[in-house]
Amino acid sequence: MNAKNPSSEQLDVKPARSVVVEEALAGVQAGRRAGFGMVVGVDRSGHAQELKDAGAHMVVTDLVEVSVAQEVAPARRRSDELPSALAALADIKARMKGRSPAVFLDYDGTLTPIVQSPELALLSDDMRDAVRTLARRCTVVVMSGRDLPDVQARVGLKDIVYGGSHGFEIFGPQGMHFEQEQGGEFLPQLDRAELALRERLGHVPGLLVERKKYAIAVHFRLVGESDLEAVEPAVNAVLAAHPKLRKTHGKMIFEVQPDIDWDKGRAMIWLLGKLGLAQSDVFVLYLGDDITDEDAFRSLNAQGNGIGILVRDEPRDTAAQYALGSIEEVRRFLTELATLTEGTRA
Ligand SMILES: O=P(O)(O)OC[C@H]1O[C@H](O[C@H]2O[C@H](CO)[C@@H](O)[C@H](O)[C@H]2O)[C@H](O)[C@@H](O)[C@@H]1O
Repeated sequence: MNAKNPSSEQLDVKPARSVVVEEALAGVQAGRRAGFGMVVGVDRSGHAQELKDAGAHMVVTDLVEVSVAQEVAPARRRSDELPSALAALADIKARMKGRSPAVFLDYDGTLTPIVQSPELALLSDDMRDAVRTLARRCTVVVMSGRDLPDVQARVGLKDIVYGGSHGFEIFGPQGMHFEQEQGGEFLPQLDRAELALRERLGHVPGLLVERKKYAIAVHFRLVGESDLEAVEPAVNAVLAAHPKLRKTHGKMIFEVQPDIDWDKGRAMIWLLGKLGLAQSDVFVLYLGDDITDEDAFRSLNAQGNGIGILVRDEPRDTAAQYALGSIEEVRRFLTELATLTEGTRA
């Protein structure tokens, strides 16, 4: 569809669910202004960077590089513009039709409210019941940035799968236990980086260094304003001395992780394969609130096998397709989903 002559209205298709393919910078800009779900720039004269700068979501040199997986999902949208997953239950049910669900849940900010420090984030009995009921109907995975034993103890349900350290370690029923194959190489570096972080930042009032097996979270939620600006440079200095590690961001935390191509999205895809759920008759729903959950939302959009549902707070860009406004809405959604999915277990 050409952005300068958009015909999505004539076709009765919303721009947000349409793709624009454009060679010209002006066309790319027009496509973004018109709110198209994806703008593909075609670089036939070595101007890929300009196309990206003009707002192209992706740039190809030939259209043979583009294929449509199943349906076109919006690339990135503002979180406050997303439809409510509760209000859109009928729509979601229609999209799931004939497919069995597999449900991935983030922990902090999704199953429990964000609170002042990690140990205070406790799962309510009501939420545990909702997850337990859903897990009787379909595969449920709790995929967390927390350490695996920590998230397992907090959720406390036997018949579900758990991912810890952002999917570097996975544990499930019937003895399933996976550790990302390269992860072990990074443990000595993580140990040294943890020590260095504690040395540099241990004295900062309110700062907490939380070690997970395959990641270190540096929490600054309770750090006073006068100490705040020293935190990131200290983390950067530790990273400079440990080049195999990288820094990511979460809610009032910096995370130090192995610098490899592994994240919650990759872990989700691996797990779907391992569980025999990487099939066209499975529909994946991933609920999460944080930046690290965006990797999973993007994977689902790319593969066309499910939807991301953002538990939203501050407005931001997201690859999720629906949103929920609170932890209580998450509980209600999971309860409704359990009812919808009765008898559909994959
Ligand atoms: O992937 P998740 O399960 O969402 O874990 C992400 C991080 O969550 C925790 O930190 C966050 O929640 C805390 C409790 O509400 C809050 O105090 C903190 O500011 C948040 O960043 C957890 O402690 C981290 O290890 C996880 O990586």
